[in-house]
Amino acid sequence: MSTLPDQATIAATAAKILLEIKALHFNAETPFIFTSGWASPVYTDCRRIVSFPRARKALMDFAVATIEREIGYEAIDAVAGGETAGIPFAAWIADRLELPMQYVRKKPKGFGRNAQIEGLLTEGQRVLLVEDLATDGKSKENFVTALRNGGAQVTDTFVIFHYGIFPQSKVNMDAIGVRLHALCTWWDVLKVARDNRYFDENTLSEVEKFLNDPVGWSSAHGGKSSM
Ligand SMILES: O=P(O)(O)OC[C@H]1O[C@H](OP(=O)(O)OP(=O)(O)O)[C@H](O)[C@@H]1O
Ligand SMILES: O=C(O)c1cc(=O)[nH]c(=O)[nH]1
Repeated sequence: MSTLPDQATIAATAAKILLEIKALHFNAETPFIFTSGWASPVYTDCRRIVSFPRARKALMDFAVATIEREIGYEAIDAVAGGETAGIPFAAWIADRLELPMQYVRKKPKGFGRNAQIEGLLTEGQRVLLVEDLATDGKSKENFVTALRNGGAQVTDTFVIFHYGIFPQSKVNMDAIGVRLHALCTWWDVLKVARDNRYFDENTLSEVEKFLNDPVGWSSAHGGKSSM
């Protein structure tokens, strides 16, 4: 019998932890603008996790359980972190899985070795890309391409948080032939926040409007309006 916590428990607990450490921000008045151009009333700051050792330990234990369940025990040879926010999580996961680690720059350094991948990457290595989060997943393409150009086989990427609302994220992942694995989504957060009355109902309803129609909400609030 498996000793791994089931995925529903992981999702609810991870959402609760992220709320508790205030990694989840809500602001419908002044929307956040994402790297990809979407406007949003919510923002997830996974970078805060590094400063909370107990939260960090629980989330990294969940990460390993998810990776072992969804990808396998002997299916990965190395773990690569995406610059910037992915790097600390890749380090902790590589340590737990007793695997080598690399990190991938957003672009080549520009001088010296001009490296985009730091650390040792060997030809044919099966590399898991680790990142903090995915919105529509578009920025994963750059990291995956760099790893593949360096000789890696990349079939999976793990993130702590997946927005879980942009239909394009599946399309983007399929286009680069990568499966996305995550601990929780905004839907898990909404449920936990409502059940535990973390925020007033007005805030939660506005968030729900965005979750149900992120493209329409973005377009009406000064962000990108199409994929
Ligand atoms: O759904 P996606 O298109 O993959 O986008 C999400 C990525 O964008 C942000 O990184 P960003 O490059 O802004 O910052 P960082 O240097 O802090 O990682 C965020 O931290 C995610 O890693
Ligand atoms: O896409 C982004 O830029 C982004 C969204 C988000 O919720 N959190 C973050 O750190 N970046």
